[in-house]
Amino acid sequence: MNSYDSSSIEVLTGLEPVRKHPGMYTETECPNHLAQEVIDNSVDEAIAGFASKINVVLYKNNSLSVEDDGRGMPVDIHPKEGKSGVEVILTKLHAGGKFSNDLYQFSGGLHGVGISVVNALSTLVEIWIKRDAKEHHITFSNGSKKTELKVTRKVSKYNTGTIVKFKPDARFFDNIKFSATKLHNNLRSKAVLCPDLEINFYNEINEKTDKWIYKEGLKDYLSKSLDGLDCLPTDPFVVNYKTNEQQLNCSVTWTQYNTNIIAESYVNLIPTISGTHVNGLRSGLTEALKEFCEFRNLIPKNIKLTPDDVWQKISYVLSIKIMDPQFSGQTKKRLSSRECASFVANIVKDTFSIWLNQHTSMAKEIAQLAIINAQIKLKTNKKVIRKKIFSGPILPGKLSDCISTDLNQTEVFLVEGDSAGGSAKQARNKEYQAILPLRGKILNTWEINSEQILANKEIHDISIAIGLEPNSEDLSNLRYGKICILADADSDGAHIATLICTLFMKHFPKLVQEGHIFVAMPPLYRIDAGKQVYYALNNNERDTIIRKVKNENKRVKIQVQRFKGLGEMNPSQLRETTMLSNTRHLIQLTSNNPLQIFKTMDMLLSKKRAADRKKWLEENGNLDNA
Ligand SMILES: Nc1ncnc2c1ncn2[C@@H]1O[C@H](COP(=O)(O)OP(=O)(O)OP(=O)(O)O)[C@@H](O)[C@H]1O
Repeated sequence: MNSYDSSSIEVLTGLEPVRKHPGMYTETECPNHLAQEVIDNSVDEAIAGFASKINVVLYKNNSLSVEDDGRGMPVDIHPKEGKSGVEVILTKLHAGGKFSNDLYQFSGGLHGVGISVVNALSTLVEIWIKRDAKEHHITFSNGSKKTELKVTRKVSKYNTGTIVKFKPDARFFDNIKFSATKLHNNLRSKAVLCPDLEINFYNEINEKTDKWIYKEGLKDYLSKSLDGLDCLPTDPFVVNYKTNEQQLNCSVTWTQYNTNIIAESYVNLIPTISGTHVNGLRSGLTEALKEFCEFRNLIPKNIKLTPDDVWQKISYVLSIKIMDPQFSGQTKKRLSSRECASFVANIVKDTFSIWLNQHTSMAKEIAQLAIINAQIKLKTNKKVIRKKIFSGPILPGKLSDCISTDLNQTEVFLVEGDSAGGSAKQARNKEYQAILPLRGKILNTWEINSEQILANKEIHDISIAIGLEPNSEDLSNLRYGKICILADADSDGAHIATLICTLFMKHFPKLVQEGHIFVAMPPLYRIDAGKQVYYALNNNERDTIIRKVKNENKRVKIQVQRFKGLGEMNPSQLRETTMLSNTRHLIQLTSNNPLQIFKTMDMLLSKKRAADRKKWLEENGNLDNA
């Protein structure tokens, strides 16, 4: 046995700890958080009043560069370390200029870790610094210095700034590609939150350029983002508060949907989705609204307004700037500074109270919205006690369950129609594939509260079969790893698939976020060419196959069969084309750009938007080439 003494205690130095446990310092799904670290440094220069422009380029080879016109990283020799400032910054953890508030008053950076993490997890980092009338250049590779700092050219004394270009190392990330959508949204939000800062983003992959300068800030942003949706108030309620020590900017409105379509919050421009600042906003709004209602006797006797009732349909953007924010962890997803809750709550309560009393008719509508939420909650609470639907595993009668319970394997197919359900039952692999046939079009649940959808039998069955209640955050009772929607390949089938997707997007969003929902793509055509059989998903694919076959052999006899529905395929065809994992087409439902998805779905499904739908169909009707 190895002896266990002091010599077995390892001390990790330099950037080793980051390379050993990257997950402690960054998000390892994709390198976007690294991009954020570099961008945040440039933004910190802008908040401090030294930079006015940031240029970001995403290159085809998956490197990223961030350029600012700030002061430039220090290049002189560090008095204690005996190396240039930039080298210390890049190679030492906890080296930074933001520990005191002298150089940067409000800054997103505070740990002195960010760019060292980028360096530790990149195969190459190149830095250009313009400072003191010279441009300097230094490079690093896998966390170590590769080339010395040297002066490359002379520049004007006023031309200052930093360019950081890095290529993340694939070994540390599940997916090495940057998400351009996330990057885009992140950059846009920085521009929103820092009025007058110009941000340019060039994506070399799709050759698209974006440029943002917001003069008006948050209010503008929220109403533009919600453009086309019914909001209350139409012009968002806005708070702008500023002292030398802290700033609060926030913009709030309510929509008729029971999800927070826009829920963005920032601390010193860092996206910090939860924590004491958000809690403060929640309680400030609730207290003001409650007071308003009590004063006017608006609340029915048996009802008590809770923050949840006020929060349910809200959309907001909240930005605070404070000195010394305390975050939990380097990814800064949660703010833990305690004094922030009361700071935000007090300011929001006071301003919202004044607003409510100045806009009484809109204020009463907002109050009504919250009261209805409270009433629905009361009703469903009663119903749950009576029915206790999830007390036992009484699965729906028409579900043909599978044997395995291993979520890595199991799949349930929600199949349109009993006859297709019958074929699917014969075609499936009983071990891990379950079938739940659905009758016809399920209810359009877009504008229905999650608490009420279980009254519909088909939806109740789906909910029981998958083992989850609507809006569950906790997926531990999920019964299948993949939930596959299987409808005919025609437009009617597409309608049914859309309705089922709506159900999951709206009422089981966690399942979509975690990638459990799939749409199966059954073929529309079978093409027999001599003894060969091909399947085509649509007209285009059919034509390509026919062309190819004819090119190879002119005399071959070609027969094309159009499937009218899934029920028309025999079980072996259905198995081969739609259910067998190595030959089928499954499309995963994702929620990368939730606001855009939400708006499109609203246009497609909202009762009030028939006119928008007609216009869309006129413009895009030929997308359905089946
Ligand atoms: N673009 C830049 N312009 C000027 N100085 C910079 C720039 N980028 C980084 N720095 C300097 O390098 C220091 C270290 O940056 P680093 O990203 O490692 O940590 P941080 O921003 O201080 O804190 P955090 O770890 O929370 O991001 C900063 O504090 C700042 O002094």
